[in-house]
Amino acid sequence: MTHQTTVAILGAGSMAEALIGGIAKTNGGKAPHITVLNANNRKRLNQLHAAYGVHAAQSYEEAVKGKDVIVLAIKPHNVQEVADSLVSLLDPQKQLVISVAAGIKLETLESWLPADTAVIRAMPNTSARVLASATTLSIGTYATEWQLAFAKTLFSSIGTVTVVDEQQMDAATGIAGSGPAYIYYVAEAMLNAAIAEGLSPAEARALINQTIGGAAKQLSNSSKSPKDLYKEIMSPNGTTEAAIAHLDHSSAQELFQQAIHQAVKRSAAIGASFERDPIHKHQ
Ligand SMILES: NC(=O)C1=CN([C@@H]2O[C@H](COP(=O)(O)OP(=O)(O)OC[C@H]3O[C@@H](n4cnc5c(N)ncnc54)[C@H](OP(=O)(O)O)[C@@H]3O)[C@@H](O)[C@H]2O)C=CC1
Ligand SMILES: O=C(O)[C@@H]1CCC=N1
Repeated sequence: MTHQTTVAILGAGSMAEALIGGIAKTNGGKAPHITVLNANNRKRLNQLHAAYGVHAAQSYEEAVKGKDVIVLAIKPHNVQEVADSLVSLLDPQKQLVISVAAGIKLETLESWLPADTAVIRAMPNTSARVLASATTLSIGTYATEWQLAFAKTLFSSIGTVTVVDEQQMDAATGIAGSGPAYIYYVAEAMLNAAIAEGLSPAEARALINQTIGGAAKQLSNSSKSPKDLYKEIMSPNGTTEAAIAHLDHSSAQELFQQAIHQAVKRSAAIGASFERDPIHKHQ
């Protein structure tokens, strides 16, 4: 019998559920090999148990003991306190820690965890829930190629995986970690516009879903640039030209690029604010 890799997820919020939901989908809807723990919200753990068959732990010890992989799916400002709680529980010879926390660097994570702990940094997105995450991974000092291969397999079950140098993680976070939000933001603008122009919310939602899904498919299937693709829709003096002219006049593209730059900068700033403190390094 082959050993089913056991996974503890610390944190039970949006990202944890996206991961659990995606992994469960690849396993007949249930993920009994996943144990989940949060801080206070027991009701939330019970919901996840009911929905996906995950085991809801009562303590860090119960959550992480004997697990092959521990995923930190908590906010960046909670990572150090959780790492502190794990120090006496982790076995660096056997266990891999994967952090999905935005910004927090591998070196910082390694300094908070027991010496020689294998750490991998991951940046998935909430499209994991529909097996369509665009995840980036960076490998820490002590993680083995085998552990990286395992992380690739884990995140491949919920979408695509790209291994990047850690220096590229802030950019990947601004583009792909936050990325779905930009599309939902545009969808919201389209929805509000559609309703203002007289469509019913249900009609509008259906049209917008199909339009965004179709455009995403075209982007994936075509070798044409995004510009070529929108130019194809623009008849001279037509409707699309009228809309794009208005967007260009308002520098909407520049605004979008600046917005993404803000996300990338924020990821770097989060990382810098938790920069490794040598006094706290565990030996
Ligand atoms: N949301 C996203 O799209 C993405 C998020 N990320 C990263 O994932 C991480 C989680 O984000 P997200 O899921 O959105 O956050 P949420 O706020 O939705 O969830 C945070 C979770 O952490 C739990 N928690 C807080 N403190 C502790 C603790 N000491 N021990 C155990 N659990 C704790 C909370 O429990 P309780 O409710 O009981 O307080 C809650 O379940 C962040 O670091 C973020 O940067 C990465 C990629 C995309
Ligand atoms: O907004 C955030 O901080 C998280 C990280 C990437 C996506 N959401």
